[in-house]
Amino acid sequence: MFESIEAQALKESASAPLRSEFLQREFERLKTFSLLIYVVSIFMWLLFDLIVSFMGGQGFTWRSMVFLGVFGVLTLVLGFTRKAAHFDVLTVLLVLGLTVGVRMIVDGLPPAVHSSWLMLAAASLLYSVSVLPLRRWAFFAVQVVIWLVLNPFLGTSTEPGELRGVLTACYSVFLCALTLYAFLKFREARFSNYIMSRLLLDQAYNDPLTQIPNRRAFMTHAQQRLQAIPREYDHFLMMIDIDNFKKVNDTYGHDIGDEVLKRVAADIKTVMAEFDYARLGGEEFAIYLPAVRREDAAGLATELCRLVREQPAEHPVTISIGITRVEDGDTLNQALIRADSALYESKHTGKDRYTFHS
Ligand SMILES: Nc1nc2c(ncn2[C@@H]2O[C@H](COP(=O)(O)OP(=O)(O)OP(=O)(O)O)[C@@H](O)[C@H]2O)c(=O)[nH]1
Repeated sequence: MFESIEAQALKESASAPLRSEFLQREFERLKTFSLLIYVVSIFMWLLFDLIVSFMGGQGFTWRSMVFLGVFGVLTLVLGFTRKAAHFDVLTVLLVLGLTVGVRMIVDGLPPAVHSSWLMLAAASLLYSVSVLPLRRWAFFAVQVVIWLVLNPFLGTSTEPGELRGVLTACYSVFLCALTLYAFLKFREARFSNYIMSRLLLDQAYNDPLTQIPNRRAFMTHAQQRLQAIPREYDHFLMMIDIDNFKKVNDTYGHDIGDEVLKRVAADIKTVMAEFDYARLGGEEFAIYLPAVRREDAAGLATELCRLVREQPAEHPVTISIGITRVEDGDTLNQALIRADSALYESKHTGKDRYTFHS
């Protein structure tokens, strides 16, 4: 049961924009790790070059310095890279540089060992790159570059028909398939986790009926705003309640009541777009207004009452609003209690109005 719900949720949510968002988040999360992979790969390349240069008697030439310079620049660029798409290009370039570098070093070794070292380099690079947060095209491009430049049959004494050649070919295919499969599988698993945690957060912090934030989201956000001290401007808290809502339910039924709730939530969203708003429960809503003047709060309340009242709807309603200034040292609950008592005042002086707590 759970598995089929999960599969359905994944199917419905796995859109292209969400995939790009996931890749961007993955890149941001794994950027330091990616830098580490870059540095370790370059270090391994340098170690190989130094061993072959000094123990192998080839000498450490200016070419090695050029390669090191290019790798250093690419690593530095990664440090400043913010977009996942740029990281893909950077990685393909680094792999191209590393493979060409390896090929040049290997060419200086005795021909009998060429293909073994090329295979070893290809395996190390493929494993390292398969753990990076790359897009599919970039990983495929890396595979192509590696098998083109480090091809163990190209420019070596290994023949495809010989025993060594057959073994090399089998291992190449195995390596290619294994890294490709691991890359795609892990990527898919991480994507599923991402979607599931997003859905979970969405349900925990959003009201399913009105699709606006719920009480939990409001308490979290408003608490953060309330704690921002010193305050440059005043903060206000509004509580909103639909007038005679029980009558709407009793007369037209709960479905119409739900439609009214959605409509009022949409009006709140329109007028209060730049503030933290939420459905607290039932037909009650709250809004936290940081850095506004008293007249701004009054203007917004007037505008919201008007919009709800004049909404061309089959079942028109009005709302009442209670407003309080958030004092220094207030807890959120204290401010909510004062806004609620101002709301009570609005209800008892005729409804369809706002009242400031005095
Ligand atoms: N349709 C619907 N009704 C709800 C929901 N949550 C709470 N209610 C109803 O909201 C109504 C709240 O009514 P009351 O609190 O008595 O207030 P009222 O009729 O709005 O009267 P005043 O507040 O004095 O204007 C009750 O009938 C609840 O059943 C919901 O999610 N959907």
